Amino acid sequence: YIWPSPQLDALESLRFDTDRHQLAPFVQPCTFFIFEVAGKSGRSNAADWIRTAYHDMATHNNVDGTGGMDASIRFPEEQARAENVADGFNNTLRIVGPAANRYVSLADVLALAAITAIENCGGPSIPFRGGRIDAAAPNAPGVPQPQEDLATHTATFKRQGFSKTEMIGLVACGHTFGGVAHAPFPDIVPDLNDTSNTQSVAHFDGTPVAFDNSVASQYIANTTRNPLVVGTNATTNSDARIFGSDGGKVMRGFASSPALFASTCASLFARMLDTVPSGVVLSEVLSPLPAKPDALQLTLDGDKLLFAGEVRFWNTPDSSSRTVLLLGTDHSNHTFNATLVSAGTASSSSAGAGQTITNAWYSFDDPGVVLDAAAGVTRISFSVYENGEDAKKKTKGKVFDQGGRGFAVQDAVVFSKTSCLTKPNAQPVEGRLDVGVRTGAKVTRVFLEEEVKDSVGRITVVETDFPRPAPAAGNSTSKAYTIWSLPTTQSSAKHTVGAEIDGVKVSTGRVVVLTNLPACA
Ligand code: HEM
Repeated sequence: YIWPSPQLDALESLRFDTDRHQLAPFVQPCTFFIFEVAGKSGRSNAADWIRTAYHDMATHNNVDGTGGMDASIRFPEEQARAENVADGFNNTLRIVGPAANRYVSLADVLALAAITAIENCGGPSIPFRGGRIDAAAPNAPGVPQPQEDLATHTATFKRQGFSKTEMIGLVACGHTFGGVAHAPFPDIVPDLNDTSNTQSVAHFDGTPVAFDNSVASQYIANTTRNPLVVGTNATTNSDARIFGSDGGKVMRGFASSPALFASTCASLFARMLDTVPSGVVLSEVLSPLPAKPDALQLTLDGDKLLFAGEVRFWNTPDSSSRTVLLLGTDHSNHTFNATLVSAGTASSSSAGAGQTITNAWYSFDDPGVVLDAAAGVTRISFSVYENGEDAKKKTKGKVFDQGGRGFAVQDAVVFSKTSCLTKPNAQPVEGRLDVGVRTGAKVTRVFLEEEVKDSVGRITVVETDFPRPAPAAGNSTSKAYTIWSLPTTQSSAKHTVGAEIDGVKVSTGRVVVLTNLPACA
């Protein structure tokens, strides 16, 4: 896709900048279980997240198009059902829920959490599409339970869109993680009285926090201790019925080939996560952008514009002999450039199979590139010079410009440094937000944005309009920009500034923290 695209940019970040965002740290190490000491409870965040994604999807009905990955698992009504017994769903939502925002639905977060867990814990890289929509109400029940018979399970998976062979695969792929706990399933697992497994979890295979084919190889070798295969109560041995339903053919294939297991699971997991209610249109499969601007900020400072931000170069190790130039174009088609500073590297586990990718970050944020406000900036690109290439001669550098388009920068509506606190000592503080609106730009509205949850927990944006300044008010600090001001008070909500430019709504994306502003003169 072409940058900028606020939704795809946000999804791409959560998908690929795994070290910089909220999900991966909770599955590093894979034994991590936030509610107890890692490695002692028998449980893991990773297993909870994968089971949560399946149970959210498992309500899907491919005949009437209802259910699927839509975060309906967040409704207490769904969690109260016998088919959703145990606290894993609530645990998952508590950890990963805060990663949702106006661009990334909770359903997308649940899908990404499962992917992050699988990829980080030895699993294959899984194709990810974004754009899931959070349900407005609970779905019809439909998650399989261990006491149901094979015909019921086959019909349930068919309703979810999976054949009998795919059912065997998907259950094996899911049950390479975690196990069955005593508290929710006392009839399947006894109290194990084990201080290194305080929740008495009988694991599906010998490697419960790693993606591998041992769920299949131990089953085929008859050494499995999977409680849904060799449990003392035959009625609840659903994995035994499912794995044996084709005479063991699929499981034999998995047992003899870790690669087949990994590739089959990658495509089944992707299909599971892409199972959405009819009418929901998912994006293309996201790939990492080779160069991606991030957190761009323009600040009006009198007749100057301070331009700050960062850029990420995908799959690029650190190097002290690299020069990175920002190349910019202004409104008169003049160009400018600035040398960027290395902001270090970060790794991404999205390569799968326990591998990580190193990304190099470069910043231009202190004080930022100083531009003449009237000239402004319309687009940027980047030029990278490795070992000995001469940036000054502008030769040989590798250019990142999205196939000649450049990266478009919006300078029609920018934060103004004149923003200040009118009552710094009040509780809560009161301030005045000033925004510069570029002369000649077709700006019809400027508004403060606040992300709030609606009555069923979906994130929406509430907009508060800045009053349009009177033309003769004389409140313009420069010819290039006119100041629009909004008195506001600090609230706990995250505020950003948005505008309608040329009939299109855009957000500056910049988070305004009132308490960081200086007192008004
Ligand atoms: C007939 C189908 C299935 C049945 C009857 C079934 C049953 C169960 C049961 C009883 C548990 C124990 C839960 C607990 O103790 O909290 C469990 C755990 C789990 N299931 Fe399934 N399952 C099925 C299919 C799947 C599928 C398709 C996936 C994912 C693709 C999956 C992923 C998991 C995971 C990751 C756990 C471990 C949870 C943990 O340790 O916290 N299951 N399953």
